[in-house]
Amino acid sequence: MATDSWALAVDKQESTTDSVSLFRKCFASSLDKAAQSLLNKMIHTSLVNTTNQVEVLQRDPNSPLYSVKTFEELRLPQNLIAQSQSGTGKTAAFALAMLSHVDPANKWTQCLCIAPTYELALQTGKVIEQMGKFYPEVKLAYAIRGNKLDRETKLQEQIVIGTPGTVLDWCSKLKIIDPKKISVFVLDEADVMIATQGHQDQSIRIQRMLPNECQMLLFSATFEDSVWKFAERVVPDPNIIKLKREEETLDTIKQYYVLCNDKDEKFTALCNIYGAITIAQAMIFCHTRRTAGWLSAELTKEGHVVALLSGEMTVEQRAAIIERFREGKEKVLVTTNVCSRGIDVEQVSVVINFDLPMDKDGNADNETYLHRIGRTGRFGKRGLAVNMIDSKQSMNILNQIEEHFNKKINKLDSDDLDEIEKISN
Ligand SMILES: Nc1ncnc2c1ncn2[C@@H]1O[C@H](COP(=O)(O)OP(=O)(O)OP(=O)(O)O)[C@@H](O)[C@H]1O
Repeated sequence: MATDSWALAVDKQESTTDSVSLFRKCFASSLDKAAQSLLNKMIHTSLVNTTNQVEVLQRDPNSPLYSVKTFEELRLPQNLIAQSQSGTGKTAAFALAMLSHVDPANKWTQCLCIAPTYELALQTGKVIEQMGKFYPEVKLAYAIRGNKLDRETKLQEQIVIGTPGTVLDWCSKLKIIDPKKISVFVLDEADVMIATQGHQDQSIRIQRMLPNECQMLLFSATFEDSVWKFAERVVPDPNIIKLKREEETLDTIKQYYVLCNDKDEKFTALCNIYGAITIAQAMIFCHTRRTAGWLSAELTKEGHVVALLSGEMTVEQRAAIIERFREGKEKVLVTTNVCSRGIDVEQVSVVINFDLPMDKDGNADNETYLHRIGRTGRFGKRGLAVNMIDSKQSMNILNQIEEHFNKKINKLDSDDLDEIEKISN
């Protein structure tokens, strides 16, 4: 629509249907400017205030977003790349977007959502089911390993959540989903879905099968710069919600480090922390399966009820372990990076980086760090993150992380039980 006709349409609409403008018009004649301004402020106090400043950027400076007056004019069915801190409710945002989009009368898949792991796909599916329970005509299917369907079965579920490999199979090899009928495509943990070292191949192959007008929604708490640029290239004309670097970390998560000499000292420090504070549930991240195995055995010897989760387990085993942890059957989860993203367990009050996250070149993996510590401090809760430093290299990584997020991480004396107790208050 040309700008003129769009503006005209807005004016026309304002004069007829917009209740706020109607309200203003009724009073304008009898109020002076100061009173009108006060009135405007009062009208706007009902909007939710956010403490986080988000930059809403747009590709097209003529976009109606600059001066829209109604939700319709926002043209919400537009592509979106959105960043928001861990635990702030991205899942609910895209679950609602899908639920409000589908036409339940149409018995075919209309919304497709892909997540990087089996566990996350399950968790997200549960959220969609929960939010959709008052909309029972809308059905959901899980495109995950183990969910076997016959070739050419035509799926009737309007929403499909899955992992990229199975979704790709269902769309191409098995032809269970007709990709040409998809009108909303969601990528959860979008950065890892489109990064070269992530699931890029499969995600792009799925995207290529979708119709051009299909809406794309990308969500994550982190987007490395290069991935962000790539996202802007593959998503046509996106609306962008981007956090400033210093806003990426949540202030509700307190971050510390402890200095140790070796693995055994790290273990002692960990036990001291456990002895000094009440920990509802904790997640402990290790670099290798071997360390994770060793640590869980040592913690068990100390009397802790520990779950161990690492990459060599079958996906079903992993999902079962997370479910038990979510139910509180085990209080400590020792894991590798397989569990760093998205897993939402409200009771996790402490995250320990027994080993700091690093990339294959030995540099800080800032994105993984943020996702790991984000397993605590969910939706406004307080959380504690403790980093174990036992070498020059791990100190270096910590410094890189501090620099990257422009956030100081304070030292904690793990022998000083009083001090540890204080930080948990
Ligand atoms: N409006 C809301 N009111 C209360 N709780 C909410 C609301 N929205 C989401 N939550 C809860 O907040 C928690 C975190 O939400 P969610 O898992 O969607 O976060 P996220 O932004 O996807 O995090 P991550 O980046 O770690 O994946 C969930 O337990 C969810 O139920």
